[in-house]
Amino acid sequence: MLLKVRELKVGYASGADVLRGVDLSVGASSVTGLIGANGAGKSTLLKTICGFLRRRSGAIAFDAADIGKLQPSQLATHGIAYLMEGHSVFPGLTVEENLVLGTWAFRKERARAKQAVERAFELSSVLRAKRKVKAGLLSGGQQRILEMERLTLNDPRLVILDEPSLGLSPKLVHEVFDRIAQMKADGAGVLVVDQSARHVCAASDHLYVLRLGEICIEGPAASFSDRIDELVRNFI
Ligand SMILES: Nc1ncnc2c1ncn2[C@@H]1O[C@H](COP(=O)(O)OP(=O)(O)OP(=O)(O)O)[C@@H](O)[C@H]1O
Repeated sequence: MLLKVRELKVGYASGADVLRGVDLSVGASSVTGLIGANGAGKSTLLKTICGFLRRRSGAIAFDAADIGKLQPSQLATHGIAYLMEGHSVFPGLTVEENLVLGTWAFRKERARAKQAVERAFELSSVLRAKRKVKAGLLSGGQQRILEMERLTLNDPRLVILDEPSLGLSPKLVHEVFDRIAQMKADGAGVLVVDQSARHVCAASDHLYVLRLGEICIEGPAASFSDRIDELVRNFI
């Protein structure tokens, strides 16, 4: 397994755990979906894996090495990409310039950097059409696509996505999930949290449902596909 979370407990206020012993794994070349009601603790889990919050107890291993003390600034060197909730494009820079910034870690390998940016334009017709446009002028959904492309320019091994399709038009939602499928085809392990349980289930190999800080259901996503409405009704 690429990522293994075991018995993870995390909280904000003293004495109250938001995550109450979470177990979750993500394999390479696969998509793992995490769904749950508002406030279940999904973002808290992702922030803890990525070093923005510290665990109270439990283990987080990436490639069998403990990453419980990881700093967010070390994510890229570990090959972990994290798409947070909200927006992080540089609005005054063009789409192309935003992508070039995503190649910063390997900017001295000029051919590789150029190739990575061109591949992003090949993968996204939306970005291709807006190449010279300032990112701040893109729609919220287009900015999300730009963030996802920028995030994956240096071929991360683990991609962690928090609500990638939030507020997107149906066409862009499809583009986001197609891009997730491409990340898997490229060999990455993907952990995706999204409000759209149906899309997450369809895109995932394995599905987890988080409820009140605990995993209440998990299994192969295919085993949930014909009862996703029931799952949403009962647990989300
Ligand atoms: N910075 C914070 N300080 C205190 N409590 C917080 C903080 N961030 C989140 N919480 C609380 O932790 C719990 C889990 O929040 P979290 O954002 O992880 O849930 P979520 O499942 O991602 O929900 P949503 O789908 O609404 O984003 C909630 O009760 C929330 O109020």
